[in-house]
Amino acid sequence: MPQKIFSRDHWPLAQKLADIVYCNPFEESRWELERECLGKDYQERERYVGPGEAEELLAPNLKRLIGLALSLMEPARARLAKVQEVSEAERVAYENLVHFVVYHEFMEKYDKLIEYSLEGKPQPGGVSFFYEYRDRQRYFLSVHAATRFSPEQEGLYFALYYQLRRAWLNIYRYLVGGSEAISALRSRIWSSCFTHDMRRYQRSLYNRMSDIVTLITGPSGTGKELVARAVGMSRFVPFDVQAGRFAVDFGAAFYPLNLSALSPTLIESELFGHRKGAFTGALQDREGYLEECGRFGTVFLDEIGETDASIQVKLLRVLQTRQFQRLGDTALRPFVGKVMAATNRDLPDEIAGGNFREDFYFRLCADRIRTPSLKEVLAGSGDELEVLVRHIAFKVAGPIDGDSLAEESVAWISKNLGQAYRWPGNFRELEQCVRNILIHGSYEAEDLSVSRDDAERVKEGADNSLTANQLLSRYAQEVYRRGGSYEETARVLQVDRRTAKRYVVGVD
Ligand SMILES: Nc1ncnc2c1ncn2[C@@H]1O[C@H](COP(=O)(O)OP(=O)(O)OP(=O)(O)O)[C@@H](O)[C@H]1O
Repeated sequence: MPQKIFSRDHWPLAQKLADIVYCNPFEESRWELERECLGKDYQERERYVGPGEAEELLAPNLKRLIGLALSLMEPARARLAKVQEVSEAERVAYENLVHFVVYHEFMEKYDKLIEYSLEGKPQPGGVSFFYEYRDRQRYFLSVHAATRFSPEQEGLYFALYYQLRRAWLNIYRYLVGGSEAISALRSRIWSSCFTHDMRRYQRSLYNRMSDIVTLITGPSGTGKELVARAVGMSRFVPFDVQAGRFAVDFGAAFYPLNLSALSPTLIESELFGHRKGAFTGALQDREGYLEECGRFGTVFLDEIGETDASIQVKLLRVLQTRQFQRLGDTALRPFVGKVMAATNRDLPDEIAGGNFREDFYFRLCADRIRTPSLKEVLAGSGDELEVLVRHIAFKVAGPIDGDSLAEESVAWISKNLGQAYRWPGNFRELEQCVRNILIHGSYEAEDLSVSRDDAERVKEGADNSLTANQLLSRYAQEVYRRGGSYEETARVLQVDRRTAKRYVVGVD
């Protein structure tokens, strides 16, 4: 018969605190739980926007939560040492409190390790704080056979904590903004790393995520590559307890390839590798990304919508069979890593137009992330423009003049572009806008004049007999007349070149 280790007073709080471990930290439910645990001691936090600020804003509540957890754990530990049998519910809650506390106690050490990796330095002398971590965890867990971890479990949780910390930092490091749209994007990235069910993830899924392809879609300049990096660099990497180090350096396990910039042969050579003499210039055998990336690496296929049919077929085969051949070689080699892909094209549209294989598309889209346009990001939040401009201004002008450039830029944008501006180039355009303001004191937003004039022109010619497609076509023709090319039209309309041409030439 199990005996209680938490007192009746402590038990409800212990359960709530333990549940925090499984929350997506970018979801409101996490803050609700914190609020419930801390009651009147909860400090309402500001919306946070970037890595440094996030830590500062979270610290006061986090400190209190850790204190609270420890105040429940110590008496529970003392009881645990005395009881014969403990209930499963209490065992799990106790174990989760241990995770919560130990993870946060070692956070700074993980941060150092992450910093090293991002700077391309090796893990300093192996990862020596593993032993400190293990002793601390054993202090809580080894008092009873039911809670004691095996050496494998000790290594596993050490690696899971590391992954959690990387994911948290990577998501903040790369994505700036406090709007709902950006918060939702962060939450979605977190799910891509851990799924929506952390319990399942830590039980078994951490080892099975390679097979899931992540497809990132969204307009140009909205941070698709940033998202890919955040997911790719936050993958589970096991810790080798014997060797005292992680299996790979996460910072070196991300392999980006822009498919629109390379010829099909080069793409194949980069991805699949080649044998000496496979083509002119193949002077020796070479491993491709699919081989090099290994089990914990990620190959990122940017601009997947631009790939020609032959590459689509080959990639489909790799995803289906998890095997590939080097160029000029017949030996089949296994692919064991993860694939991510991104495009600003509307792939269902491309499929309808015969430019993209449907079977390939369905192999790509098990996990989809859509990056919001800048217009969407700004629409939901009053001060988001300032937040983003400040980030850019500090990057461009540095700490001494960041503030003044941010102020000047926000004032100029508000006065000259206003809220109606579409920002067709999205975040990338905003970056250029701030740079222009730094250099010239102004920014020429070509899109604005084009769209106003064109809208007038389209209206003039339109009568009630036009279909929506004909109206769209007229608009596209006006944009084409001004821009002078299908590329420019495609940019302004935010569609791909082929679609732009279809509208200009006339649909239906
Ligand atoms: N939320 C964001 N926070 C910080 N920087 C951002 C954000 N979104 C975009 N950026 C910046 O905008 C620029 C473009 O981002 P990125 O190259 O990732 O866009 P993309 O969607 O991949 O574009 P494309 O489709 O043209 O390849 C980069 O300088 C990136 O740092």
